[in-house]
Amino acid sequence: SKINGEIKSKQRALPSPPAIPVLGHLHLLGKPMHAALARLAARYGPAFSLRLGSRNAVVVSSAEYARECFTEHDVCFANCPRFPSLMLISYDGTTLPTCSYGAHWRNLRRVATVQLLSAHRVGCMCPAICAEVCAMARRMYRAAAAAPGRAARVELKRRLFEVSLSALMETIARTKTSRAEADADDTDMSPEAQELKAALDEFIPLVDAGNVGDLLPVLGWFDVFGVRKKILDAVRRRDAFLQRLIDGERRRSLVDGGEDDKESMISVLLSLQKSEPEVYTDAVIMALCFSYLTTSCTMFSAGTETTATTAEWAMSLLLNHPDAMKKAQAEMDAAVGTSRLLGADDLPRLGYLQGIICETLRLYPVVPTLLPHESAADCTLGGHHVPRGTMLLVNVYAIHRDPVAWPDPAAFRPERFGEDSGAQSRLLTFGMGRRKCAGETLALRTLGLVLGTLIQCFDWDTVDGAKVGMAEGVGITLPRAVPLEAMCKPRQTMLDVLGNL
Ligand code: HEM
Repeated sequence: SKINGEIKSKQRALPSPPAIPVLGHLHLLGKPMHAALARLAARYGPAFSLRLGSRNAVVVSSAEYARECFTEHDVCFANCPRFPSLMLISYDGTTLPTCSYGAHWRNLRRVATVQLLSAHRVGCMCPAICAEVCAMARRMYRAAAAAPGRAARVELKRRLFEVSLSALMETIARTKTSRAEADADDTDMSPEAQELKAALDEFIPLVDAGNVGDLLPVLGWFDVFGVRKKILDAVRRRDAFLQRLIDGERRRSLVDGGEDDKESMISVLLSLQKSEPEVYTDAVIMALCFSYLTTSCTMFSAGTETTATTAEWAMSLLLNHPDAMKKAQAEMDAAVGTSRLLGADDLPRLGYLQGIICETLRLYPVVPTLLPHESAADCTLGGHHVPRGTMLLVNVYAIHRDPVAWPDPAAFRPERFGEDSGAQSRLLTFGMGRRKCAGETLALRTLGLVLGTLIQCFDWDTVDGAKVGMAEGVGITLPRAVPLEAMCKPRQTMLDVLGNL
């Protein structure tokens, strides 16, 4: 019966391309990976298997299979592969996005969803986010006022990255008070955000180099590139930085006692530490903070922040669709008016803006194949056998461009997400199931405030009057090939508000 069982499992194995020795199918993974996987799916179907060096993987490219993975088999696929290089930077795989499914993950996830990123907490963070966005608008207005023709050439990519990073930094630790009063016009980053960026930037090339060793462990034995030592050095610097933030918040809470609504993530965790010191050690606090910083700033390899990259794609789409921009401005004028800046409370009334954000998340899901999951036990997928320890890659990019589910899939149509369309629930940009993104509410709120403010306050044009190129670059977080630059001119109707910022 054992032989019968083996024959049965072989018969029902998923389709797979021909493999070569040692590399398996690694040589088929061209860049960008989602495009290479989509080409393979066209040939081998919506669920096929690969051998990536020493690991088995299954690649899912249809909404039906994705749903099966994250509903029926959600527990089975709730693990993450323990890549050696990732273990070095993620406190041995104990951060929220990298830890194995189990009691530790459940505890971190509960703290994250209940204490740190709940709708109430995100509401409390809004004033800090708004302050950063407002400062960005003020700087752009000043730059335009000083420019010939009253229109400034803006490096949108850098600005969006800096404002998202500074906003995130404010939500993790209140660094605002340490900012110089007269902040410079040429950067949107606080000194702490700059320090953080420098620490995070160090990881990107290192982890990229580590990836090769992860899939081909034979390289790891020799550590040919000396990557391990470099990663450990960068880890030490990062931890010293996070420890300084924690100590700063600890001192601050002793002085002002901490007002609930203004608490940063670190101070929330410090008050939990008071009641349960053995659970909420400084190490756990660091791991939680680093979870947010890495998941939202550097998705393992590409150096761009998820929220900022989404905003950059959204602005690129709007520059190429001036009618959509006009419609969004008209909605803004009707719902918010021209005597004040947009606030978080206005967002629910801005349906078209939400449509623009959703359509951007559909066309450019910045984590195009989600984070890799791993099966904890044997299971089946569409009746096919999937062995324990198989890595799962879900090609969200391909699923979002399936012409059956999304007619004319390459077209930018925010109207798809009209009220009662239910289309938003079909998006997989943030994943699905128990390991879905924990920061979705915060990300959507930040995107709404950043994009909404850019739309409300400025008229936008491309630099040379030509259309914006939409080519994708290489990297796990779906960057643009060419960083976005644009011309911004304060809207006539908003001059009073902007002048008083
Ligand atoms: C547009 C912005 C963002 C996108 C598209 C995004 C997307 C994702 C995706 C695809 C995953 C993995 C889901 C899976 O593999 O099943 C993830 C995980 C995660 N994200 Fe986000 N994310 C964004 C912003 C954020 C922000 C701002 C935060 C927090 C401040 C955050 C915190 C997390 C955490 C903690 C996890 C791990 C959850 C777990 O493993 O239990 N994300 N995100």
